[in-house]
Amino acid sequence: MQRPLIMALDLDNRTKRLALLEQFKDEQLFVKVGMELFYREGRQVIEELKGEGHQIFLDLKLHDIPNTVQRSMRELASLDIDIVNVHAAGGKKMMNAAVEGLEQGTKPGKKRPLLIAVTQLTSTDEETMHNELLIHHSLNEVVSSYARFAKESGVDGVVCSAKEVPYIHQSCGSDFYTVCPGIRRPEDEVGDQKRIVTPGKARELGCFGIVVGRSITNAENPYEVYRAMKKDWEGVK
Ligand SMILES: O=C(O)c1cc(=O)[nH]c(=O)n1[C@@H]1O[C@H](COP(=O)(O)O)[C@@H](O)[C@H]1O
Repeated sequence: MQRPLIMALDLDNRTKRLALLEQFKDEQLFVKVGMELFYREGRQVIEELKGEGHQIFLDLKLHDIPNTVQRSMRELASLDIDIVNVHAAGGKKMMNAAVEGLEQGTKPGKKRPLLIAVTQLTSTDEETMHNELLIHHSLNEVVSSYARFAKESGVDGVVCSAKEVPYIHQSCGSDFYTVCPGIRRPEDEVGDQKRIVTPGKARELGCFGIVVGRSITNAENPYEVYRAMKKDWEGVK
């Protein structure tokens, strides 16, 4: 898998999704289907996007008891998806159950989807983590420890801010996947994100992949912004 720029299709209706993708006609994209889209369109949207040749990160952030996560992952594995995720906060047993579910649900001869674990949401800053989640370590420590727990559970990588990638490489090695949302150019609206980084800086920090939503999808010309961010991500002048 090449180091992808994953476009988050966080759009509130099918017409908008089709209109957006229409602008990317000949591009083979890596798209992210989140809760908003999956809850509305279900399995069909995955089949449609695959049919159009796109790679898919299904972002449902499972976080439940191990048995439920295992059985749910078994179901999700029957979809033609490339990446799926859980919350690392569910613990090692839950993450391991997720891996088992995916393995059980992957059809013979098919590749099991990669599983990545969300460490701390990029909309959380250290102050919120201390005061509202009552986790009293540094953000870098929490993220790199959760990444290590994920690796020990058989998970393939993590979702984190690009800022934490060097710490994760230290705790888990540089071949452990790091997928990084919270990507913004200096001119972009930050919105609810707290730990933000530009695409170029994310590359320098060693992220495996980046996730970009509103900077592209809310732009007047999404394709132009996508191309510009991709160039920055790939270090093309
Ligand atoms: O798992 C994710 O994809 C995710 C984890 C995280 O910590 N932060 C985060 O923003 N995301 C997702 O990444 C996307 C970021 O969107 P924008 O902030 O619009 O670029 C959204 O679809 C989020 O659901």
